[in-house]
Amino acid sequence: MSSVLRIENLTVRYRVARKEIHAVDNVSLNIKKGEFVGVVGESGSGKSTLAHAIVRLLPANAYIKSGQINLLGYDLISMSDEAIKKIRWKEFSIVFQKSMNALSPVHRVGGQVEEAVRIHNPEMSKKDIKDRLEKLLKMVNLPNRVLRSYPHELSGGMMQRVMIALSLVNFPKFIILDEATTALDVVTQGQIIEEIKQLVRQLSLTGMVITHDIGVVAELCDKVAVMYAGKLVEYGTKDDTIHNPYHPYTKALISSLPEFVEKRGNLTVIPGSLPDLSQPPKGCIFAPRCPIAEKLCFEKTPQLIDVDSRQVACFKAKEVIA
Ligand SMILES: Nc1ncnc2c1ncn2[C@@H]1O[C@H](COP(=O)(O)OP(=O)(O)OP(=O)(O)O)[C@@H](O)[C@H]1O
Repeated sequence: MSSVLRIENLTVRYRVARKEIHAVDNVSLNIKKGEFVGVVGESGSGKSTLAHAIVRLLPANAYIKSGQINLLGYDLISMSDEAIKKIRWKEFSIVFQKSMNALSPVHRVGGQVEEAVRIHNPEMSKKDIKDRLEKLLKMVNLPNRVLRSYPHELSGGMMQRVMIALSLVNFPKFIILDEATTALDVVTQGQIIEEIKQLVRQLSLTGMVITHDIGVVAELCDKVAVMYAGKLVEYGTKDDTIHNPYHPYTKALISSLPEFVEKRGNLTVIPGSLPDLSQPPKGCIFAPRCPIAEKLCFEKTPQLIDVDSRQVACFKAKEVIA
């Protein structure tokens, strides 16, 4: 399978006062055509920073220190802002948790989304834009009348569906869903995930799903990338990673989730907290919280290496397996 997204040794930092936050540190990740990859990890692990770096929407105090991002053959790091603007929403899209905040409350939804489509497709007629929007709205189970509504007249689920439809209006090949269903109730979330699954199939999408919710990964993704404190610590198929984790952090993360612990009695919390990312510790970043860390782990940084059919950054991965 050909590669759609190839990230190599990506390092992203934020400048805050006199400090530098090591938000994404030396991350390499390869997503092949047709794959949907879930990026998981506790709050502050760098998931959103990674997503924003890919689509080149990092805030002003962030900078890409090093690395490569190749998406669909585009070298995203060296491209100018102007060049990126031409392909964002056409070749790739992103849907945020509160994408709907992007819409003005005083104008009808239809006019605003039509305008967004027209910017990228000046050659398209009004009728063609309307037809395309209506087709996509149907795919996310929305009636055409939402186009005549004002944003406040729509529920959170309806607005998120509008934004998903809008993100797909130019038929991009790659999509990032950044906590796109997080703020919704469980029923609506389940419906939207089902709709996204259909869209992925019908539009042959490749993508990345940033989420706190392993349940979303279980429903939507083929592979899982586990991040901890800016590092990618494990990357493998969904079944391998969720049901048979090799990295002690993945193991701890899964054991802290009620939906994946059969007997509630085994539910555990991960002791300690994320390190200070302005001064990351030497050695393995997880070592201070790791139940099986030994001297080497506090001295040397483990690289992401192939172990069986997945990648793991841990000197003791084999012991976790045993
Ligand atoms: N604009 C910013 N300025 C400074 N530091 C930031 C900024 N955005 C994020 N960070 C820091 O970068 C690190 C990674 O944050 P990021 O939001 O990427 O993690 P995350 O895994 O997406 O977390 P969450 O799940 O809570 O969204 C954290 O230490 C965070 O505090």
